[in-house]
Amino acid sequence: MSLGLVPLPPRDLAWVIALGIAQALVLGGWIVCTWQAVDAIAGMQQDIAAVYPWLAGLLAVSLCMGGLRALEFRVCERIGFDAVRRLRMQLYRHMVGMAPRQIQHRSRGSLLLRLTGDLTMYRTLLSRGIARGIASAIVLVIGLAVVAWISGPMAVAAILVFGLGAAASVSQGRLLRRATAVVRRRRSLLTGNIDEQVNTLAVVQTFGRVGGETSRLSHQNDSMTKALNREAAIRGRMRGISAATGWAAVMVALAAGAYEMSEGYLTLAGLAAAATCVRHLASPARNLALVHDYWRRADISRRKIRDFLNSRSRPLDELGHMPVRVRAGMIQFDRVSVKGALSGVSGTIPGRKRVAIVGPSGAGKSTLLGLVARLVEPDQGEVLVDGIVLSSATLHTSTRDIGIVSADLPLMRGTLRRNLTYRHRSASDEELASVLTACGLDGLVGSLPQGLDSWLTEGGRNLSAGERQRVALARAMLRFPRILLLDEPTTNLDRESAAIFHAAIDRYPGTVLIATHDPAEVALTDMTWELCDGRLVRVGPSEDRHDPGPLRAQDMVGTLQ
Ligand SMILES: Nc1ncnc2c1ncn2[C@@H]1O[C@H](COP(=O)(O)OP(=O)(O)OP(=O)(O)O)[C@@H](O)[C@H]1O
Repeated sequence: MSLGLVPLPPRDLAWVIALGIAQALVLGGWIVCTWQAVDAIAGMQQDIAAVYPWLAGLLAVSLCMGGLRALEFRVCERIGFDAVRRLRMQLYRHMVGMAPRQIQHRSRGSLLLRLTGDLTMYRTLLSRGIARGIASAIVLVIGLAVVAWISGPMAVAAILVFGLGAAASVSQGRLLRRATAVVRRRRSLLTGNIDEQVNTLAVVQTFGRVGGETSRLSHQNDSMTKALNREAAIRGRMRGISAATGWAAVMVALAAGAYEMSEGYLTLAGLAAAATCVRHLASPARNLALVHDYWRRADISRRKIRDFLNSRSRPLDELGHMPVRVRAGMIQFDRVSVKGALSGVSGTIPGRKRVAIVGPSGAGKSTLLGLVARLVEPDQGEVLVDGIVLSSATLHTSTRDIGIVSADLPLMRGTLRRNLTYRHRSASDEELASVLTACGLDGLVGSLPQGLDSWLTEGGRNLSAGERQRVALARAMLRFPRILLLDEPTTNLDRESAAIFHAAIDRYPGTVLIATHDPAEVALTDMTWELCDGRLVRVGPSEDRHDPGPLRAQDMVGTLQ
């Protein structure tokens, strides 16, 4: 059975059905005990002791019903948790396959909502709506059949009232859907704003916008509360309708039963048994009415989750896609276009060459590097590495031999070692030491009290900009990938650190692409590609190229695998 986004395992479905049947059986026991107890009370002059066993039976049935309700709650909640656990991983796998630039187009608030609030909403629908609804429907159908067996008119009266209650509840559905949509929008705005404030607190403070931002957040907060209250009012109304329905059903059934009694078709015991049964059915009837409430509230969440899962994403290891092992490191661009950034770029970068990518701001330099690292997917054309079309390569392997440094790739929360070895978890201390030296990081690591085990906060914000940049360079250069992509790598470096880094690049044994505005970096390269307005306008030898001399083993510890 499908629950809209994930299938309900047959075992769980069997559990829910069994719980529904068990509750219906216990309800049957209640009817029998009530019937007999009332009969015994009616004839009490003869023997009062005859009442007690039935009262004891009612007590036992009540305890069983309590136990079954507790079990039902636990099982239904577990079903929701399990389904959402699977769905969360599905969403996550989809997200990690998306091109980072594609993610940047989405608001952070709505993205976070998808993985948190939307899933909670969907879980509630599964647990309290669908799973509990199935059990309740079974109890309701069997219970009403028993009432009909005792007294047809009482069953018809109860069905009528329950039906009217359900219709009234459904009539609120459209309002609830609209109110829920408003709550979602407001929540997404608020979450996105808070997330942005956390990340840009320095901007807010230094630009003197604390007051303005506070009043913006306060306004969003108030709007959110207003929307929540509006939604709560409608949900309250729906709950009121279902509570009133439960009581009204008993009253109307009693009236029908009383009429039947007056006609001599029903005994007092039968009336009492059927009336208390109808009373018991109020709870499953209410649960069924709430399915609609949960369904409506989760409607948008389900649609948004489905849309997200249907959006473009690259499977991490798709069958039929080939792995890429970079050898010479030759890169070809075949009529590559990226909307708003590049237009029909074609050209070949031979393996083991250093190429400067130059051009004015916004010319498409970072996008070109992003294509090779698969941070961006081409809208048209293909990028090939050593003859393999990247879009038909598994994502996992196509980036293994490609190192990149870019402002779009921040450091992560964790130790310095974790950051440096993020790609190569098994890197040895020697490999680490060689890359630290190449990036001028020996001094920094030596000065930190815990060395490589020092803790970095999100984005490495507890380091200076230059230190961060050097750690990012070392992270990209660990084990010297055959293709190294550098997007303005020395922007934040002092002259000395830049010189150390330039020396490492000068003798780098793989293909290097440097997007740069710095003539000193252009001078390190063999060729220059010049971009302008997303077009490749010039390819030629780099000016002022100097000869770095032969590569000595001690210059570069660690070899290409
Ligand atoms: N994350 C993004 N999402 C959408 N479009 C983007 C994104 N980043 C860049 N662009 C678009 O692509 C165009 C090229 O940007 P790109 O960053 O590649 O230029 P660049 O040459 O590296 O510029 P700079 O020298 O300023 O870094 C920009 O004009 C911009 O409109």
